[in-house]
Amino acid sequence: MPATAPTRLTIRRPDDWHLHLRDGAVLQAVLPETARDFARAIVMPNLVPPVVTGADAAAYRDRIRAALPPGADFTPLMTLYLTDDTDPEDVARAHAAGIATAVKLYPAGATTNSASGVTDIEKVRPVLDRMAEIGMPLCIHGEVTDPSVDIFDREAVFIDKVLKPLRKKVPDLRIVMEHVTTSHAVDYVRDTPARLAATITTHHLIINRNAILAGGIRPHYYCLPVAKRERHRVALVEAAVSGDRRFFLGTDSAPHVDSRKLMECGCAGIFTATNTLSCLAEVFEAAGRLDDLEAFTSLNGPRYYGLPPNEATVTLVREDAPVTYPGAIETADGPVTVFDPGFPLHWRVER
Ligand SMILES: NC(=O)N[C@@H](CC(=O)O)C(=O)O
Ligand SMILES: [Zn+2]
Ligand SMILES: [Zn+2]
Repeated sequence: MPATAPTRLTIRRPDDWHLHLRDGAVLQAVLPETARDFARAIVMPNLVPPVVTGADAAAYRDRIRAALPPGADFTPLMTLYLTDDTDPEDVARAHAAGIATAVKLYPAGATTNSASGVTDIEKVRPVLDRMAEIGMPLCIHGEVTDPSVDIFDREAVFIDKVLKPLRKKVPDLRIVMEHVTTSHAVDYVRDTPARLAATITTHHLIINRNAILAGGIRPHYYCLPVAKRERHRVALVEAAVSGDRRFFLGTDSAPHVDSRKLMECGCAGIFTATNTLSCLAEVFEAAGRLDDLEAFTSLNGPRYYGLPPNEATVTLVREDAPVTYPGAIETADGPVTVFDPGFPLHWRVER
């Protein structure tokens, strides 16, 4: 480190634009990990059964509020799980009432708890048209589910086969491509003039596919979309640090208890809520772009969602001794392993 390198960084309090909080015992245990560092989060609806209606979202929001630690400054922004049977008027009512911020599209079978997802875009066309009318964003898990498509190609194929046609059919629809993992997605978002944005996770800025497979199989690095080649990771870092308003943080922190990860057919999902800000500061510092961290974590997301940025701030402090954090969060259902970036973290969030 050169002597002039910054050792303190104060930014507006971040938001997480893609988060899994689950329910019950896991919600209780993981919520404080996010509420500590984030003011708001777009909460994913893929519970079992999923959060489909406005009434489901209001009830889930109330369970999240009830699980918050006393004095926490955290607002859950709810999403509705789009199904073939979703009622456009229910969606519009939930949006107008401030209960639902966005709708989530999971292609049926694409990822964890997506069995009730959309089987054919045409079936949900009336919902999408209504959303375009009222300016409600659609968050998309952008992978095709066709078993004949290689898992490493599923995002790129989704862009060509589903997203491009969808944007032609409903050009006014605001779309967030969630957890982008490829240079194809980055280029597609960059080349699109309006209404399209993308979230990028913490872990996809840090790991490539070698982390999952080289030297032994590492289930804690398995998530969907699966991490890709190094050149894709580099493209994601370039997008994140660029300051481009269309890219913002969605951690996709996705807790699964270890017993569900370390099994013959382990779940997809990486839990990063605990150390995300330290990880991100490290990534932005390594890119020589610490000054652009705030845009990625705290400015670009609210701008896209039409919300004011947070007034409160957080300060990150760089220390010589590595920051310590728990290796796992204990829940009543068992431990949830915390993401290991594979290098020591030196940026601590000042409390
Ligand atoms: N990202 C994941 O690997 N898993 C998420 C689902 C998702 O976001 O696709 C989960 O709910 O566990
Ligand atoms: Zn997803
Ligand atoms: Zn997710």
